[in-house]
Amino acid sequence: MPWAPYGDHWQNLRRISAVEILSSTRLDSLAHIRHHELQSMVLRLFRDNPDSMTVNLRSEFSGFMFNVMTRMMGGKRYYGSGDSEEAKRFSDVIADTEEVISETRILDMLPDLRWVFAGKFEKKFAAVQKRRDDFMQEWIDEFRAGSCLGNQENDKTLMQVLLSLQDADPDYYTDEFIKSLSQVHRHLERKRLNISAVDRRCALAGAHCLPKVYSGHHHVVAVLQDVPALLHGGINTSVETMEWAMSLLLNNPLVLNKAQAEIDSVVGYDRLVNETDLSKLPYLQCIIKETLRMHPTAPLLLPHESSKDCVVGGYNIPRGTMLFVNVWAIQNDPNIWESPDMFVPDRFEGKESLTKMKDGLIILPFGSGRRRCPGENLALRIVGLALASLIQCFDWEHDGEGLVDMSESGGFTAPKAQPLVAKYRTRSVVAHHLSQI
Ligand code: HEM
Repeated sequence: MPWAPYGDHWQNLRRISAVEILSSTRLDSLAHIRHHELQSMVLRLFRDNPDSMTVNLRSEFSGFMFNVMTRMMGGKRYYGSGDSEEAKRFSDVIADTEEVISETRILDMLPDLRWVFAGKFEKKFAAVQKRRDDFMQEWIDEFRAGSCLGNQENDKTLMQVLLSLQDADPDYYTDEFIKSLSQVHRHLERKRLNISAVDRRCALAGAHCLPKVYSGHHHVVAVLQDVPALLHGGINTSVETMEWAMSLLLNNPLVLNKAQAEIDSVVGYDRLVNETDLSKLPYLQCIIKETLRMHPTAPLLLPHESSKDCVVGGYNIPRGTMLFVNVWAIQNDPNIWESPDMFVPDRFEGKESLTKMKDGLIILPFGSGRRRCPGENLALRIVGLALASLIQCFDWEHDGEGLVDMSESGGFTAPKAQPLVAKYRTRSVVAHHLSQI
């Protein structure tokens, strides 16, 4: 089969990631990885903690999330398994890629600067891309040599699934195709935004929504558009959400106590919470929704492009215009939300999923439509499991005077400016169970 055009290629990658790695069936079959990683984090905190300790939760969440993703994708566990050279190379490549992504987005926001910096930036981008490429090729070669973990049929990592597809159709599922699933792509096609959906959101939100849809004309030359693929899409967004949620809980101990009481009554003290418990923890779900409302980790989503001329809230938008949807402003709009700057998980009580919100409330931290985040299901499982486990096993408080500093740092995503450092103490009611694991 000839190489597909880029648009089809990306659609196909998206379909494969949706079906093969992010579908509910696949996520269920890989639940043991998430459970194992979570248990490792909890036990590490427990064993390090004879009485009361402080912990940098950002680095705990990052290590946990990296291991979950690299194990699900490639059967690799880098964090907590000694400081291997491979782990260091991996984390350097990821960090450099993050930097390049941020720079691309700054250039997207300030298009005139592209003409000044495009050449220099392109070189840097190509160098990082090459390092990522080499790294992924090593993964593929290792799998071919059969030296990676996880060979059960029902326990297949994404890499194994892709290599099986390659066996069946080697001309289409080339190594390049496989590597691109976990790569950052450079391409000249903007995401096609379903304008009628934006129109509908604007209509729902009323005229005040308009300044929340920004536009900037699309310059084809020198536009470096990246798409965060699985590793990038998944790790930082989830880590930032966990960190915001724990910070909000430390600043709101009554909410934290209520969540702990819910977990105690559903799970008890003789086992650790697991993913199947999450649907029975509605208050925890409200906490996650309220966190994503106040701190969506992609506050402007990803850049989209109008596929035809259209009118959004009375503004003429020509075909090919880059559009940003300011989700943060929509989700924190005082015309829609009562006291939007207050952390009130109870406002979501009785409201089901994020997609089924009614009453004129608009919340879309995972985007909307065809290009909605394909990792939402995984993210909600991971964030829910991590928060529930930490709340079940430990008592938490802020390490320092007053409230946790909630300032955001700059950039395209909106992480906390300062990593969250918290004090914790193992709960006596679960200590016995933890000591038996
Ligand atoms: C709390 C965690 C997460 C949040 C808040 C989040 C949010 C988002 C948002 C807002 C978008 C852009 C949607 C748009 O522009 O319409 C997106 C895209 C994406 N996300 Fe997530 N995400 C999260 C976790 C994950 C996870 C765990 C994965 C995968 C393992 C993932 C994979 C992706 C991918 C591949 C895209 C690009 C989709 C496309 O371009 O078609 N995300 N995410």
